[in-house]
Amino acid sequence: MAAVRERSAYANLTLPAELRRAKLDARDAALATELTYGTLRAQGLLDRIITLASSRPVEEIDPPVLDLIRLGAYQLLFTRIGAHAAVDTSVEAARTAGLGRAGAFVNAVLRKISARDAAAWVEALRDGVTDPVARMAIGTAHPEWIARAFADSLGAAAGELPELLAADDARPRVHLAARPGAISAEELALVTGGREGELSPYAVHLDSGDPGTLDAVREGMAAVQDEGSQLVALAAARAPLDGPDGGRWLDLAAGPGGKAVMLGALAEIEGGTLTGVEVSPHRADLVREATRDLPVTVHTADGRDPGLEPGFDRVLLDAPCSGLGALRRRPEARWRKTTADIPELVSLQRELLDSAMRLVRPGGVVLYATCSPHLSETVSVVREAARRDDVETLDVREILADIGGAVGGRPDGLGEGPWVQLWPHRHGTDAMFMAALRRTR
Ligand SMILES: C[S@@+](CC[C@H](N)C(=O)[O-])C[C@H]1O[C@@H](n2cnc3c(N)ncnc32)[C@H](O)[C@@H]1O
Repeated sequence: MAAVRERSAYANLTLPAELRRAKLDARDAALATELTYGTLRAQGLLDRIITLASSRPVEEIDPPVLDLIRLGAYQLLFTRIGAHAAVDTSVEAARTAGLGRAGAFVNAVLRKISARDAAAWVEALRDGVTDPVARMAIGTAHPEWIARAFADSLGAAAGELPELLAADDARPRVHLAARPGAISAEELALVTGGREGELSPYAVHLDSGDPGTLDAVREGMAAVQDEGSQLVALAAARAPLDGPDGGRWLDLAAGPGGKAVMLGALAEIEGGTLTGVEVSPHRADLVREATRDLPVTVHTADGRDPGLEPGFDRVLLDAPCSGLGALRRRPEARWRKTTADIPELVSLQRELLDSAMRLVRPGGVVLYATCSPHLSETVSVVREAARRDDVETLDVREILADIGGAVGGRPDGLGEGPWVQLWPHRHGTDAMFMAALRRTR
């Protein structure tokens, strides 16, 4: 938690190393994970409760002390850990962390918090709040602006907001992608003890376990990849072109390379090639490493002007975005983003999409995707591009129907088209958005 607070670390990347360093057994590691992720996810809600209970704004509490109070409050309100144990271990932790003088304060605040349960605190915070989305946001520990952005994107289905917010808090299953041409989903399910996914023909779901230890993953036959992301790569590879597919494919924002691996493997099967573009040198290296045995060339360049010869048959633009559609995988992310982040991302998305339209050949397809359902980043960006007179919009629902998952076939709940918004509560995927634009001349 200190690493997340002090150096904006990602909890899901930092915690596994900390757990190994602490040499915790499996049970304690599971508890430490639940406490860390749970506390980070609920942080905004916990802070409002701590403010009420301590009669001071959290900004005035020494940050390491605040970490301990948040952790204690999470245990009191959201776990079955006994109140005495939660309070006493928090006070003890203050002492061992050299914050002994804060022990009395930690003790007093936590005792006050323990006097009510989570539902009673939520009701106290909702006092005087009548707006239903604001009330839901408080109850599910989401920033209000994010709950509102979800409701806007759900549109007529905004009644599903409670399910969506709950799905955002549920621990996501691990999804694996079988590498096309290397192993089938059926074989991968067999060797990993997982289940085939229903939407992507390459997906396998695991209920638990560390995917990094699986032979198939270590040997590069499979990778960890959300099933929604697999569909994005597949839609880019399968969208109907006007004219033959010359096998010249482009991934214009490729780092760290998940979709480039899937696209590169499909290109290889079809005798084509993939060009990857990524602005961050480190992330470009990750793409090179992930695709090293595939017909993929990676350029470290700005996708807005990458200096490439136009004429690509297919361009995937998996645009840099707010990531609001993948909050369930990043416990701390919801409290880190603000509405102020959106406009800058939207301008970048527009410019990258312009560039993609310049680089694709007439008759070729640009697949625009985001791991965010925020309408400014999705429909607004795409509508503007679709207004050009050399662009026709394809129906992504048709493209996905043709892909057909191993088990299911056409996924349900894809909305009115022509674009598709996937949802964790409907599809079990991250909230990926996809639109397919074909250049006409
Ligand atoms: C959503 S991620 C792409 C994820 C990737 N497709 C995958 O499946 O692993 C967007 C990427 O775009 C990169 N990016 C941001 N601005 C860019 C730009 N101007 N040109 C090219 N890449 C950019 C980011 O560094 C980030 O790696």
